[in-house]
Amino acid sequence: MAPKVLVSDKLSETAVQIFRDRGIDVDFMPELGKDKEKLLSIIDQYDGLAIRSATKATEKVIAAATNLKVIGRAGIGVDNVDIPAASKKGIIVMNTPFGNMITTAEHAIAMMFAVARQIPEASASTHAGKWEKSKFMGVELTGKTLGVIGAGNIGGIVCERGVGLKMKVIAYDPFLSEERAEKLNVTKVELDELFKRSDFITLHVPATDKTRGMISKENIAKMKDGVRIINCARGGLVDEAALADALKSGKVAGAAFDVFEVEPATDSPLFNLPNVVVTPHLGAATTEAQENVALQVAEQMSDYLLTGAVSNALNMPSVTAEEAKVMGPWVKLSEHLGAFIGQMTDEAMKEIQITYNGNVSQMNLEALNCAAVAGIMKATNPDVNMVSAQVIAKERGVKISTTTQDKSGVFDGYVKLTVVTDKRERSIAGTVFSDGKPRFIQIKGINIDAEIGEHMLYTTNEDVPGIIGTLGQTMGENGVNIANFTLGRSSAGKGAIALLYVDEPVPAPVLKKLTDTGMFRQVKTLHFDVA
Ligand SMILES: NC(=O)C1=CN([C@@H]2O[C@H](COP(=O)(O)OP(=O)(O)OC[C@H]3O[C@@H](n4cnc5c(N)ncnc54)[C@H](O)[C@@H]3O)[C@@H](O)[C@H]2O)C=CC1
Ligand SMILES: O=C(O)CCC(=O)C(=O)O
Repeated sequence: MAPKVLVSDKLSETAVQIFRDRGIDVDFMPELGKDKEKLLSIIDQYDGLAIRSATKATEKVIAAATNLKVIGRAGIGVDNVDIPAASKKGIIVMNTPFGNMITTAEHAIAMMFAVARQIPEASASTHAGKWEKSKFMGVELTGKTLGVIGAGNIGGIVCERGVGLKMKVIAYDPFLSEERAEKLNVTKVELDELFKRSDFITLHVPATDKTRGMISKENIAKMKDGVRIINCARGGLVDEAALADALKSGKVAGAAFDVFEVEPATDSPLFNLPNVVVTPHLGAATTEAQENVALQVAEQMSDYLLTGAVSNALNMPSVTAEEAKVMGPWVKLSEHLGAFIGQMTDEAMKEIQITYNGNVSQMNLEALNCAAVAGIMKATNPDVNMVSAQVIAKERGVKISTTTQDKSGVFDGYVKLTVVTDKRERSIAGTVFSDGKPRFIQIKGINIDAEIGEHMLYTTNEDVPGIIGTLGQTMGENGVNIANFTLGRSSAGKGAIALLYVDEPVPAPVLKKLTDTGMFRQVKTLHFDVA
């Protein structure tokens, strides 16, 4: 059955067409962004949800979304999506980080011009037939200092445009390297220095615990008299009441805001103050940007739903379609290794160690980690997937560590998974043969070569005669067909293991018969998702 996607915000029709062209069933219901109850009542029908900012993908919506696999945000900010709730439920959240960045940077520049020359008020006055030529005295941008807070994708473009306007551009961003600052032609400064030196301050940071309220009463006091402030990033970065006071006192000469603490903003302390330019979150509102983000989100969501390729996900490493093809067998192997460990381990895990040896260590290890941990966690929670596994493991206090090694031994590459509990360490290693089939090659340090089947039987015993006969005879007498039989031992007369690939699960009475022989230390049926 074709995957089904709901578009619940005003996305360009391009998105709908792309979903259809890719063979995805799509319902275009932009009114649902404002109708929470309706969204809640139908969301369980969909594999994908495509949104802009009106739809709020809250914990409640996510809990009701029993089939949802991906939420695609046609835009950048994902503050309308409960990412931890989505991750825990195994839902990928992706955005389109580049599709509207130029448009938004241009809006910030337009807002800077508008506030420098009081264009909206002058326009309204002229429309009213007043011709107030002397009222609207502006300031030049050339030679002024532009302080950019947050020099990421949008802030970086604003820096370049500012330099192009012959402004002196300074930037504060803890993650801005000296090299990037040099490339952008800007001076990297600390925040207080930016406050002290800037004639215009423009914000381009996400809303986080660190950035919320960063333009506070105290910080406004550190700014140059007559500064102008532009916010086209997120509401809540600026204390609107404090800014309104500073505008009234003349400390701040003007402000231009596209985003507000509460949206849709029907009221704000900034409304109706002179020389405050406001727009209703229009940063991304150009034909070009809306085409870009609609196209990107539809392609990304289709790729994921149809091929498993992941791009621009906020809660999962990216995997290209090409990588998904090459890595497919290794992802499966990692899942199987995890499934073995998960099914064998009854006690609380403290640590998961993953070693990548040889050629596999060059692959996208984040994706393989997700698969291995998902394999482990599925043993106790079948709903876990590659997105949610690490979140759930970490929530349970399990430490995850990875090591890469150069090729050693006979295999071109292998993955080894070790789990540490209070009682013991348990490990298994596997590889992918040239036929693309994953194999187990070592359990508990004992070398084997085991094909992996849906149903398997694992036994441990002392290396004594009669084990193979007992296993074969018991299976035969009880009508369990053996597809493959693998044995291994640490050394003659010491610990030994057997892995049987059987055509159906070994029934409990048969397991009991084996245990009752007293020949086995451990008898365990295993299941692997080989589909
Ligand atoms: N008005 C609108 O319609 C739109 C608004 N946005 C918003 O614009 C903002 C910027 O977006 P992008 O440039 O795409 O994001 P980005 O992730 O490329 O850049 C954000 C930058 O902020 C920096 N940063 C993070 N914490 C910081 C802190 N405490 N102090 C200083 N810098 C800090 C990061 O290091 C990063 O370089 C976001 O809030 C986004 O939601 C994006 C698109 C449209
Ligand atoms: O979709 C929109 O209009 C808002 C864009 C935005 O804020 C974003 O992409 O972060």
